[in-house]
Amino acid sequence: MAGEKEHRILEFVKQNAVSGDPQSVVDHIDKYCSQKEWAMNVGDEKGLILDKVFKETNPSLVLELGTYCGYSALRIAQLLKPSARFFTIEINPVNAAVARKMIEFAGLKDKIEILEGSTEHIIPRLRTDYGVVHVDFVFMDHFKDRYLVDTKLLEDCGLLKKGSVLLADNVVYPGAPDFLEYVRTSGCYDCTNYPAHVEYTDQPDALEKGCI
Ligand SMILES: O=c1[nH]cnc2c(O)cc(-c3ccc(F)cc3)c(-c3ccc(F)cc3)c12
Ligand SMILES: [Mg+2]
Repeated sequence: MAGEKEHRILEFVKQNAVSGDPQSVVDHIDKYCSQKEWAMNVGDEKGLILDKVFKETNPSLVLELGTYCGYSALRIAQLLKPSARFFTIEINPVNAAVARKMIEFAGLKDKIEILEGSTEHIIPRLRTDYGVVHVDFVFMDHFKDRYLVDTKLLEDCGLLKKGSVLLADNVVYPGAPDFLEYVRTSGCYDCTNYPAHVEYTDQPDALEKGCI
């Protein structure tokens, strides 16, 4: 049944992590998913790269595509400046429900707005429904075949501006070749590749940063 593993991750966190301590929640998700059941959190190795790139950007408006259980949302929310706004989009209602409970347990529910639905439906409504003018930092970690189309959707909606940063997970494995080709050759992005591994494995992977 979809969502069983995600509920087991949440239960392990609730039984073992410190309520109100986001790092404890992040650490316990990593512990469970590296020792008990693999799951597609960005993980500790790539998470440190996410933290580094995020801190260099210091964004006011943050968008995540693909919440899953809330792991990367917690890493990001810990680094948000007080005035920043953070939206994360999740298409799977079971994942969104687990993420809400995970984030509430960590004590960060006031920092993170989970938008349940498709990026295709929500991105064009960010300005009208949520008052978003520009996005400073986008973490892409959803369906790999949506990376390019959602990048172009963000561009077409006028949500990206000079200084906006895209950071994409899994550009090596499972891979997002059309997205990589576009950001590296369009002339609009200054790209950096961060080699790493698929979370909790020794399978090569990477993050790609594209700065406008
Ligand atoms: O889908 C993903 N979204 C966001 N991040 C992901 C990630 O970090 C890793 C993987 C992943 C899964 C299995 C594997 F052997 C290697 C990598 C996936 C993924 C890919 C295809 C799938 F069919 C289901 C999961 C995702
Ligand atoms: Mg990923």
